[in-house]
Amino acid sequence: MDTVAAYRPKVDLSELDGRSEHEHEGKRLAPPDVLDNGGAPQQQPTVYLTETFYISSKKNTVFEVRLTDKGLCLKKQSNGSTKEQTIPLKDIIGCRCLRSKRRSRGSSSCTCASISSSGQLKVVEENSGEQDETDVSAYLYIYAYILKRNRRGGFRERTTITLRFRSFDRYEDNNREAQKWRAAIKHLIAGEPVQRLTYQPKETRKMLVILNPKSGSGKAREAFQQRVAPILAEAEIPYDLHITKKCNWAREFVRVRDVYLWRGILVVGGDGIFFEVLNGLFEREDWQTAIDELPIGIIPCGSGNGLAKTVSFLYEEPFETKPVLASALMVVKGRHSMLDVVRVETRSNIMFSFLSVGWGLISDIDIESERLRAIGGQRFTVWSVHRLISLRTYHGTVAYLPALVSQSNGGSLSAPGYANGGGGGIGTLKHSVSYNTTLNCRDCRGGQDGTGCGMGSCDACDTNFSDVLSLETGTNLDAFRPRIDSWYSATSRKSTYFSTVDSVYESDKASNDDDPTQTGGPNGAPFVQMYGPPSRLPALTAAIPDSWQCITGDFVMVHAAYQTHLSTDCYFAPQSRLNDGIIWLLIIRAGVSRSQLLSFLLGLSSGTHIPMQANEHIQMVPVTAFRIEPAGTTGHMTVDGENVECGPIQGEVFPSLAKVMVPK
Ligand SMILES: Nc1ncnc2c1ncn2[C@@H]1O[C@H](COP(=O)(O)OP(=O)(O)OP(=O)(O)O)[C@@H](O)[C@H]1O
Repeated sequence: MDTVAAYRPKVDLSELDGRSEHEHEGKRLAPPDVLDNGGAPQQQPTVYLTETFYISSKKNTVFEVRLTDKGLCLKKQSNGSTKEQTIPLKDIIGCRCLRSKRRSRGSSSCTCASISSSGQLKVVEENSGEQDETDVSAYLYIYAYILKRNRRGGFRERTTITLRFRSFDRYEDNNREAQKWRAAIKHLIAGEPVQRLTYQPKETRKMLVILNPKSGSGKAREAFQQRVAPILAEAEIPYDLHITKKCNWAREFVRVRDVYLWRGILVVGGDGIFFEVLNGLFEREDWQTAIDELPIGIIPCGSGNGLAKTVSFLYEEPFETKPVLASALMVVKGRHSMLDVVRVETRSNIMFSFLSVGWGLISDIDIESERLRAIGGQRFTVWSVHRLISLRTYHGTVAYLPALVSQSNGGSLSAPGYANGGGGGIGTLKHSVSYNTTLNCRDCRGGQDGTGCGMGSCDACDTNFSDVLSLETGTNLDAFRPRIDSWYSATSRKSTYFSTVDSVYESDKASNDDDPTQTGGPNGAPFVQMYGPPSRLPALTAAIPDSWQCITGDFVMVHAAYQTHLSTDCYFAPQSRLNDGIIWLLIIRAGVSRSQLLSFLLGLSSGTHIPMQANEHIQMVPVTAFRIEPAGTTGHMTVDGENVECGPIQGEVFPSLAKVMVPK
């Protein structure tokens, strides 16, 4: 028989109760505000909650679990030895409380399961199914992606920590304890003060997800469904998913919709679809409000993925092995960075660019290798070799306004400030198809169709307990059977996730009302005006100002970049930062030898492409504005990797104009 009273937590949780005693491992602790005020010696972490948990299968093992401002500290005491590990707050993305449900035959509500004290299979889920009145425990699931460093940079491992609260003999009391922990964890990972007993998110709007099914090798839908949706669910970020139907669909969508219904825009695809969304926002009369209120995130499913790689590189997030996971974890943090945007003008167009403007070699490779799209990112390498053999040069004029780079901060500069235009109202479309991602139980992503849970003992799931760390309060006599010896060795699960993609996609296809391109200008043609900040440069047709540097001659390429990476493998502008106000202008003039070009191309992946010695043929210049005037119309010009007309083009940087989602 459980002697619950004997196993009541030995630690008073009164910092959240409003009571005064604070105890940890038999010692009195100062309340958090005293610790905050520097009263604690040696920078002790602030302890918000602490509790003792037992492992049913190991009689002599006890865990002291502490929630501090550093993270979740697990101190394992077993047979006289002590082992301690802290899961950093920055690695925790969410948590939720669940209650045990009895599993009935033929039930479609299978979610995640554990073995109870009586040895029966019990299913833990949030919303559906018959409640198991015999189990009064409350379960807290904590989802963490722990950073493991290795020689190649590192990777993140998924870990679920399950805390089972069972000190009290009523579920409501146990749940109250679990909810305290949940609230405290949620506040801490949101960077908010831990004050309340319950957690209400400040942001209740959904995320707008725009997915390009044609990006890269065409696997964006699967990537989102299998690797992004589960993470959004763990972080409890609801979303509306919209699948693009054709080129420019995303651009028009964000131009005409009431985008303020959403907390931000998450683009699933390549840099091209990010470009569409950014430019769609600048086509709104209220562009300034929209660009200010809506951070844009990217899940890299394209073939280049320059922006996603840049963000992960600058924030030192492991990217190479699992780029989709890395970026998904970045967007759930709810943080953003300001992003420089370059206003680009051609003879017939104005656009806003976040990545690069190119003319010549690299643009030729980018566009001409499109025919090899099926082989993914390899297409760039293959075509580089081809173009090196058949080298072309182009005649024209390149002019630029040099930037004043400050040495003290590694590259920021004093850039001109620009006045921004006004806001205003916008029209909305009538029809929207959207799905909420609310899950019955995050651990069973197949919960809706009964296909699996991922909690190891679920029949429908092929994962095992090595994925989780499960701890419980109260007695340690029961047969709750986690494999505790594999503490933090969690790996990605193979659970089948429920899909909203098909239904949304089908609904979109079925409804013309949902196609923003169906509305617009006369005769069905969309009438589009580009807003955004006005240019401060002379007109494209006007003479180049005397204060600019000007070169006329033959060029192999000219490429202006404002991200570190133009693609995953192209570390183009190592000194660049997201919001430094600098355009890095690379100029390669005719006369460069093939061996110099070869070492330039080979050095692109490591950022060693710019010769150490001054070179008359290859130079990289920090600028705030540039103009390229090709003499002819042959060759390719690109803006953010997309082909534009080959002709005069100029760009100017607007520092910190937009917002991009980042991990911290
Ligand atoms: N449903 C669609 N069908 C066809 N093309 C589309 C569709 N949706 C978007 N597009 C276009 O596909 C182009 C490429 O998309 P995206 O940038 O996502 O992938 P990518 O080109 O493979 O990646 P990257 O730009 O990183 O190289 C975009 O310019 C966009 O206009």
